[in-house]
Order: sequence, then C-alpha cells, then structure tokens
Amino acid sequence: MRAPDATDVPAPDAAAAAAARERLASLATPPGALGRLGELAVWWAGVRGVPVPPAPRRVDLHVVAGDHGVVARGVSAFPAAVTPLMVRAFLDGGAAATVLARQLGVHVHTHDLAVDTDWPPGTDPALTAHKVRRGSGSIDTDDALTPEETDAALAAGAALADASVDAGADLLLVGDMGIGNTTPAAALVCALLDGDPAVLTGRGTGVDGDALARKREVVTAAVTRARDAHGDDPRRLLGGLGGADLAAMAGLCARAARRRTPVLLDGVVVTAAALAAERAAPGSAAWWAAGHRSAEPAHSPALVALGLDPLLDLGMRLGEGSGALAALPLLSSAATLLAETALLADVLPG
Ligand SMILES: Cc1cc2ncn([C@H]3O[C@H](COP(=O)(O)O)[C@@H](O)[C@H]3O)c2cc1C
Ligand SMILES: O=C(O)c1cccnc1
Repeated sequence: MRAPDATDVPAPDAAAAAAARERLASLATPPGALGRLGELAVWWAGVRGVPVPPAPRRVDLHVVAGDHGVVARGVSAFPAAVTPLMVRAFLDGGAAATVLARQLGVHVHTHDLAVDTDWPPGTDPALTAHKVRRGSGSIDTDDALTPEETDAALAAGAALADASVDAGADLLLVGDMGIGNTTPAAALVCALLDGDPAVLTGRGTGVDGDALARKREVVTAAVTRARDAHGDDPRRLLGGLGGADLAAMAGLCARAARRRTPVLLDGVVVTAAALAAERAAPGSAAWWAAGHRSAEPAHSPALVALGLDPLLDLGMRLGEGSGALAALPLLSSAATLLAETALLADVLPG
C-alpha cells in the first residue's frame, strides 16, 4: 500500500541550489574551503527555494512520546514508568532537549501518541490531542498497532507538520521519548534494510550482558514475524514494529517534504521512522538533513540508505531531538556564511 503522501513529493529547488553553489564558489575563501558547511548552505538554499536564504528563523521541535509493550521483555535499562515522568520534564523544561531548545530559541511541542498513563486533571490538552492508544503490542509476538491505529498515527504526524508549516516554521526538528523505543527502531531498520539484528541492536539506555542478548533475540523474533506478515510494506512495518510514536514521526517527516519544508533528523529512533517514510514516499529524504550520528549501531546504515551524512558525531545516545538541536547552530552558520561573506572579487580586485 502506498502512503497518501506517496504521490507528488516535490524536489527541492535545483535552480536556487545551483545559484547558491555559484555564490559559494565566488566567496572570499579558497574553493571548497567551507567544506561541509558550504554543502549545507547549498542544501538549505535548495530546500528554502531561494539562492541566499536567511538562517532558520522559526524552528519547531516536535517531541513524539509513546510507550512500547516490548518493554515487558526486559529490553530497556529503565522501566516504562519513566516515560510519563520524562514527558512531564519536557513540559517543565528540564529535559536535556528542552535545555538546548531554550538556548537556541526553538519552540518545543510535546505530544503523547501512546504513553501508558492517566495524566492528572489540568494537564494541557494539547499534549494528548493526537493520542492513538496506550502502549503497543509486544512486537516479538504481536503487531505494535492495528492498521487503523497505524493510519491514525501517520495522519497525526502529518497534522503536526501541517500545524508548524501553517504557523510559519521554516525548519522542523523531530525528537522521541519512550522507554524501550530503541527496540522498535532497531527492528524497523533491520526489516527495511535486511540488516542483522545481532549487529544492529544497540544498548539504548545502557543494557548489556544478558539483557542485551535478550534484546537481540526480541529484535530477531520481531523482524522475522513482521516480515512474514507484512513483507516490505513500509506502512505495515511501521504498524507491525514501530508503534504510534514512530508512525507519527514518519507521517510528520513525509508531510514536511510534501509541504516543501526541511527537517533536521535526530538519532536512531527518528531516523528509523524517516527510513520508512522515504520508502512510502520516495524523494522525501531530499528535504531532510541528519543532525548527528547516534552511538546506536542501527543509525549509520539507516543514514546511508537515506543518502544522508550526519553533521555531528559526538557519541550522543539520548534521542529527544538532542542531536538535531546540537547541529542547528551549524545550519545557521552555513546560511549566514553564504549570505554575509564578502565576494573574492571585492576583496581581491583586479
Ligand atoms: C531518564 C531518561 C531520559 C531520556 N531521554 C531520552 N531517552 C531515550 O531513551 C529511551 C530509549 O532507550 P531504551 O530503548 O533503552 O529504553 C527513550 O525513552 C529515549 O527517548 C531517555 C531515557 C531515560 C531513562
Ligand atoms: O539515537 C537515539 O535516538 C537514541 C539512542 C539511545 C536512546 N534513545 C534514543
């Protein structure tokens, strides 16, 4: 089945990118001296559709939260009860990603797609406006979601992108919060890329020894089961392995591309969802850049498959959107360098 967004994914503006590349080559620097910053500026011009775009002015981070039934198999170093506590920390501004967002002037929107909790009265209704369900099926034995729930989660993610674009955001960041979510992320990457769970299953919050061996077994069982049931259909694999949070991330990334709005991806969880989105809506990845390379082993093959080269490699393994946020100043620098660096002809006349 193809996603509703599968048709008409536009391409970034090649003329704007070509003009930016020409300007880059005429700046008062030796040719190519800005390295990846120069490439980033050219990408930014293409996705903004103007030869000399301003640095990002309104950036929205969507943190998508959900619980995962597979946590009952002992795949995380932390209990599921941590998910709603961390969501509360996002609302209160104490989560690491919210610290970076505050520093950088990024607007944070936190969404409960599938957190297994009752929020106390008085909680902002925006938090649960897109809730699909509580938790998910344990993916080693069951689909995470029904097809109807998967469609609802994809649509919810698309609505989040629409709301940001309609509010004037020129860049979207995506983050995750959900104990156990590196298990569905690894499973999704293995299923989509035919990867080896023994190699691509990572430590997440820090499991090792028996728990890591168990996590590998769970991912192996989940991938075998879901491939048998769903083949390589990206939407069905999102529902079979991902859960409502990952499906919403995929819907968000795909809709942003269709709305000609760039996305800075984060770690393995967001990138696994983005990989499914690119499979469902080919061409979307041209609108995305990779903020960083997570320490999770499934992240690199997913980035390679998307054709994305991460801007940072800091050994981070947090999620939350923290790697995208850490890279944001580089994008601002790249845009500002393209706009404000003198031309070589003006500095070296004659
Ligand atoms: C305090 C805390 C804050 C976090 N912020 C992001 N994660 C990250 O770690 C979890 C995924 O790792 P695993 O699959 O091993 O559970 C997710 O909640 C993810 O958002 C956190 C985890 C914890 C414990
Ligand atoms: O890369 C990620 O997204 C990640 C890594 C570890 C834990 N949570 C998320």
